[in-house]
Amino acid sequence: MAARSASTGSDVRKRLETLREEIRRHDYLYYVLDDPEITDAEYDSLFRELEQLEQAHPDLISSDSPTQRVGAKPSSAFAEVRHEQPMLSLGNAFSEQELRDFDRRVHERLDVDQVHYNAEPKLDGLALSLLYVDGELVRGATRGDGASGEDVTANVRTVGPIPLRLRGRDWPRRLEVRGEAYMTKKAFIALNEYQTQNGGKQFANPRNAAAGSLRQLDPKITARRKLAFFAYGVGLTEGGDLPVTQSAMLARLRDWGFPVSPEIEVVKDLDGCFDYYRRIGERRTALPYDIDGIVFKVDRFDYQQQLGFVSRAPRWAIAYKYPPEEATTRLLSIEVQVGRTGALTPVARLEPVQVGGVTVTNATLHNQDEIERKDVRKGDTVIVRRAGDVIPEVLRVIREKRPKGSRRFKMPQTCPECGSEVVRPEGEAVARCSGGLVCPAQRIQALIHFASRRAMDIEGLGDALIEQLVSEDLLKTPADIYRLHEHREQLVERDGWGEKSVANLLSAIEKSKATTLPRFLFALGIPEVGEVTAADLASHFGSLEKIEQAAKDYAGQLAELAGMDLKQAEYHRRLKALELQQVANVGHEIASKLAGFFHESHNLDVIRQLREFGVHWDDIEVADAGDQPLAGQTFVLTGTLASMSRDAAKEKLTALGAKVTGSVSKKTDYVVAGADPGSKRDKAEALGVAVLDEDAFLELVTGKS
Ligand SMILES: NC(=O)c1ccc[n+]([C@@H]2O[C@H](COP(=O)([O-])OP(=O)(O)OC[C@H]3O[C@@H](n4cnc5c(N)ncnc54)[C@H](O)[C@@H]3O)[C@@H](O)[C@H]2O)c1
Ligand SMILES: [Zn+2]
Repeated sequence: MAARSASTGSDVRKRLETLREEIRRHDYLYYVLDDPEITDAEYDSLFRELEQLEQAHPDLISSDSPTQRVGAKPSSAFAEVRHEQPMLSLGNAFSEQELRDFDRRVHERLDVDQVHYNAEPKLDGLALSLLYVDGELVRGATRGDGASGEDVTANVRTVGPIPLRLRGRDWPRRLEVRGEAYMTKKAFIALNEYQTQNGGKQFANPRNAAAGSLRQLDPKITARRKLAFFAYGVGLTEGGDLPVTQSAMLARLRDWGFPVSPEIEVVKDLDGCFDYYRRIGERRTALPYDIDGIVFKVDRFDYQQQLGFVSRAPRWAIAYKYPPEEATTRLLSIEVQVGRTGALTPVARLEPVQVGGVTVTNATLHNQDEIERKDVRKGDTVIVRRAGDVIPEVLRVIREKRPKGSRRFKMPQTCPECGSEVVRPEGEAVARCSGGLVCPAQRIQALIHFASRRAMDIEGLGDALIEQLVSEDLLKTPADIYRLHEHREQLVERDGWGEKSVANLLSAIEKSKATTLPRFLFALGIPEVGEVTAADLASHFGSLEKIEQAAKDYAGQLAELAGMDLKQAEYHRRLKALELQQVANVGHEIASKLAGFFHESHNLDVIRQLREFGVHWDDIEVADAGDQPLAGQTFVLTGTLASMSRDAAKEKLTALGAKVTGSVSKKTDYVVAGADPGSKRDKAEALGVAVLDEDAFLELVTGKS
């Protein structure tokens, strides 16, 4: 028995030492470097374990234990400021019971029946002490280890919401205001974006960003960082008549020109505390700044005085924490999901972890760019965030814990669902499966769209029926619709069906075979190709073959341009000159979607089958090439025309059937040279291509001679 307790004793001692070591290390990372390695919740649970162990073994408490002090020693990069009144931390409550216990202790110690609390959101920033002498800001300091902090006066002066001079008159001669400097969620995102673009380090969260910004050696940097501030109390005061409650003090601070949280309320009892906690909790994700809990403070200052404080926190206040929105876990693998519209989304499979009150096993990684920016890899230890009802996401990687030999993630080149090519148009974040007509992930969406009224208009083939027929394996691609008659018997036997309804459906399907080119094109569900674009394409090209050809050409021409090492502007000019972009309202975005769709042979197979099953339409008469005076002629425009812009000239030429391209070759028929024509004209002459001056050009397009 004696032996056993001795060994337990040494175990406890060991655990205490490990915990203290660990916590000191995390304090240093958090308070000094502003670069934490673990989430606050994990830190809190280490801290809690230490507190509980010390409570059970009070004889083992040492004065240098993290439980006996606040924060960390100030950094030597700044002058030291001794706080005339210590800046304390706050006790925590993590459960209803702990808040009840707090309230009970307060009542017992004060021996009164009613205690009002001032309820304040606990902003996640860093505490500042601001000293005003004769109404003038003379010093700003961080909390540091509570006894002394860092002199950050020059930086504090750049923080817009902090008054340099107090308003009114009735302030004490010396006044120390305390409050929280913080960064809004918006400013935080903007800062990290700025850091990415300028190769700076990413901040883990708004708190670390705010702390890192205030603890800058160059105040100009602080000034750029858009810090905000809420005052929440006073420290030292000399002279003046001061309010006797926390709530009245805050009102006074507001009169003197300090921003004070608009959410603050006085609650009458414990129930009021719970109610306030719940109400703010519901709005937590919508607030413009991060909060990690509610601070309840005994409102009357005389009560506060009676209650006093323990080693690191006052007895008259408590921080009632919300469930953490972040947690650390391991990323088991990265899978790629294909959405109903063909968008590929990388998803992280995680070791199950509790976040925001639920178990999380998956988190979105958004897209390739995001994965690259965060450099997320299989096997990484990651921090996951889940705020409110938002989909959990991987926030960042803990690099220190990366296993050896890990590899960067690459998006697959073919769709994991159907094997079609994956395309990611230039300038877009989303990679897509191009197998719109065959991809199982896109199947239901594609079929619903295909059969819809404005597309193939198949009466009776609605959303619900399509979903059922897909689940019964009767439909995979739109072509299967025209094979449904082969399954007539199976259809008749379906619940609630009969000869009549099947006959109706099959006849609607039969009827849909006679369609129009614009409808058919629209029905294919090519991304970005709506009814209007489909109609424009149809009237420009006249037939599906020509559209298909132009789309395929576009992909080839694109590759060619990409290989030419052109200047941005020239590249875009040439891009615009490509045939497909001559169609009204078709720009690069739509053109590249068309190219992707028609490049995918799976899609072409389905179109071929549809036609074999009898889907048909009449080609459209395009103003016959022969009727157009400049049909088949290729023009290049160069130099400046006095009478019209280059775009207008191009429009005139295309209206007459000409093709306008960007570069001169042997195939060019005419070069139109305005003022300062440059090398194109020389090249035309070298190749023996006819050169028209502006007059000759005008004659040609206006038909006057
Ligand atoms: N992730 C890590 O590695 C790591 C390391 C150290 C500390 N931490 C985090 O920091 C916390 C401990 O830091 P702490 O000692 O600053 O305690 P705290 O942040 O839990 O509470 C005290 C602080 O709350 C702030 N506060 C916000 N609103 C307030 C209000 N209305 N009234 C009074 N104070 C208000 C003040 O800055 C005050 O100093 C831990 O709970 C942990 O979450 C994390
Ligand atoms: Zn696919």
